[in-house]
Amino acid sequence: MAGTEDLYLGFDLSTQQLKCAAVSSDLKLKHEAKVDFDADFGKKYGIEKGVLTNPSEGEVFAPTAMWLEAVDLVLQRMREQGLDFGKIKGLSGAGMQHGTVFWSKEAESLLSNLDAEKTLLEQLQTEKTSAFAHPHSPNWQDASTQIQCDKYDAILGDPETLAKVTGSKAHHRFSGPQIKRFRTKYPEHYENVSQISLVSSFLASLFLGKVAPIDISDVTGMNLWDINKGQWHNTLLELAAGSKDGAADLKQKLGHVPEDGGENFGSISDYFVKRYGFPSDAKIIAFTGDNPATILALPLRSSDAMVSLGTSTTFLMSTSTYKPAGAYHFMNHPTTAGLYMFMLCYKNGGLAREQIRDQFNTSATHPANWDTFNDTALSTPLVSRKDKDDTMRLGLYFPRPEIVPNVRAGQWRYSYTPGTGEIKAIAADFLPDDARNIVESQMLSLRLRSFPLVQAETNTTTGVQLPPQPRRVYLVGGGSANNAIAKICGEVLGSHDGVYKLDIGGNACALGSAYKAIWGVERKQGQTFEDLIGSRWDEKQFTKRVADGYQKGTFEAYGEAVKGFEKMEQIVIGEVGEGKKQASGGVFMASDTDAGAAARSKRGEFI
Ligand SMILES: Nc1ncnc2c1ncn2[C@@H]1O[C@H](COP(=O)(O)OP(=O)(O)O)[C@@H](O)[C@H]1O
Ligand SMILES: O=C(CO)[C@@H](O)[C@H](O)COP(=O)(O)O
Repeated sequence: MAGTEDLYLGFDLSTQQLKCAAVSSDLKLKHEAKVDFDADFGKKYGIEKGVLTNPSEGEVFAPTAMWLEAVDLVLQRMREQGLDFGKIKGLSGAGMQHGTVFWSKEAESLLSNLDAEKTLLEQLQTEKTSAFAHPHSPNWQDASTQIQCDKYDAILGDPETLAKVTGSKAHHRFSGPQIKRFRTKYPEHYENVSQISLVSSFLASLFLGKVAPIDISDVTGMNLWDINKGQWHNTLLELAAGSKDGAADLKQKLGHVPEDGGENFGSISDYFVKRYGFPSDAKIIAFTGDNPATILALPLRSSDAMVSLGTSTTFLMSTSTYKPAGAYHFMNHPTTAGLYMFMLCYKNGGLAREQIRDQFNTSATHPANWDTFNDTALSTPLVSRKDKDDTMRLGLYFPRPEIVPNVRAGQWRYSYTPGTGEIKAIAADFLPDDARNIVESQMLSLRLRSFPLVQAETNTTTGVQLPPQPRRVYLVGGGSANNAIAKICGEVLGSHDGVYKLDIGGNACALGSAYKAIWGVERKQGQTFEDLIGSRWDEKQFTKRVADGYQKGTFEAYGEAVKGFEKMEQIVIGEVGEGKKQASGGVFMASDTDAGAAARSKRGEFI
């Protein structure tokens, strides 16, 4: 291990915040700070929940200038926390996935000549000059590219083939469809693009002082990379670029992707040395996507699952099995060749839960209080069934168009009778039961879709054979602070060893990034991430058991609910799914009688 004084920085540029964590070589968290986009810059940039929206076209995007300001501000806050920048040996980071940043022809020269007396914003985006060919980065919540997605799904024959080749079928937020739309909507801006970064490589570029390569894991969230061959896919590039010549040009703009997730891109830019006191040889290790970085926050076993309760809800596993399909994603593992990250991603995670929470909070003084939501969720019986002969109350809660399943915004409630399989639409009005039902709905969807990846296990203490489920579920992200959600998660998903959270679960992604930096700088020839981090990992100290997992009877009852849930989804998909009316994604269903939601929709707050 390197000197105990050595420190590593990890960043997490996600939807609503930029977070930073400083970690020692022995994996201990020393300092952390964050910039909250709404609280710090909401008025200046007009953003809400970190983004801007154009509901008429289903667009969601974020101003890149705001992220520049956030970088200087988070470093200033780390200094206020007592961080001695002189001890930093290396940095890595993560960006929300799929979003692109379009650099202008001036970018390289501006990035490499930064004056430490001025801020990044004062130099990279001014009235006179800009490092960006376009001021916004399309956000992963965008739903404007159905037409482009249809072309992507068709180009290799069918969506399944696209999934086999790239790890995913076409998705609205993926960079290929996004670049295709951007090129035709803003031809003049596209003309001025010199290079294209993902959010992760954009952040790395600032620290490096030149445009950094795209990362080997994050590149598999673009619908442009042949995951089996490990190279850009010419036909998919051509579809985005519009012609063969355009494809060659686009390939150049996207650049070379190094195979090694621990690649050292070089030393930190002089700007940060002079302005903050970083050592001039502090190393920049490849930055990756926020979900890939999250699975690096612990030595995850193939039988474990992580559930990230951020703005999005994601379900993550590390696996050597490559089984792509339309509903989920396979991505290259961020550090280890031959492994993949399995991911389910939901747009309607944290914000959808907040929308239900807000129905309980009439007091203007405590708008963000979860107490009533939690108490109600825990006192409501499973799927609102007081008696075993009652029907189950199931719902879908989508303030924004959803990814899985691909349906437009809306809310639906159904009653399901397990014995007969009968399913009936019921009033979609808000009831206090929704506190429990929304969490159940999100977890039932995870259970339904993660089934192919989980194994039947034998309980090591009792020797009893258990139905397929994860060994452990680790909760991370902002929502991991909520023990009521953790409890329901364990009841629905199981996990025979229980539900855990990381000691700093809300900051797991930045932590995983910092661990990646440690591995990139300190690894011996051929030493894997799992080996290095595993040898320093202290499971007891770094994790905490927060809820029971598998409970006989409860898990089986939710097994019945999964069947009803699947039927409900099929009905809703038949009515409004697979892109139907996605372009006008801001419209709530007529059956959405929730007055608050309808009012928000009118104000264009959700699309
Ligand atoms: N106590 C809590 N209970 C439930 N959800 C919470 C709680 N605290 C924070 N959250 C949720 O966490 C979300 C932010 O999570 P975070 O992982 O920081 O977001 P991101 O990385 O997407 O910017 C918020 O939208 C909020 O709904
Ligand atoms: O689109 C995805 C993953 O495919 C999202 O998970 C984004 O990566 C944003 O994550 P958070 O801001 O919720 O962490």
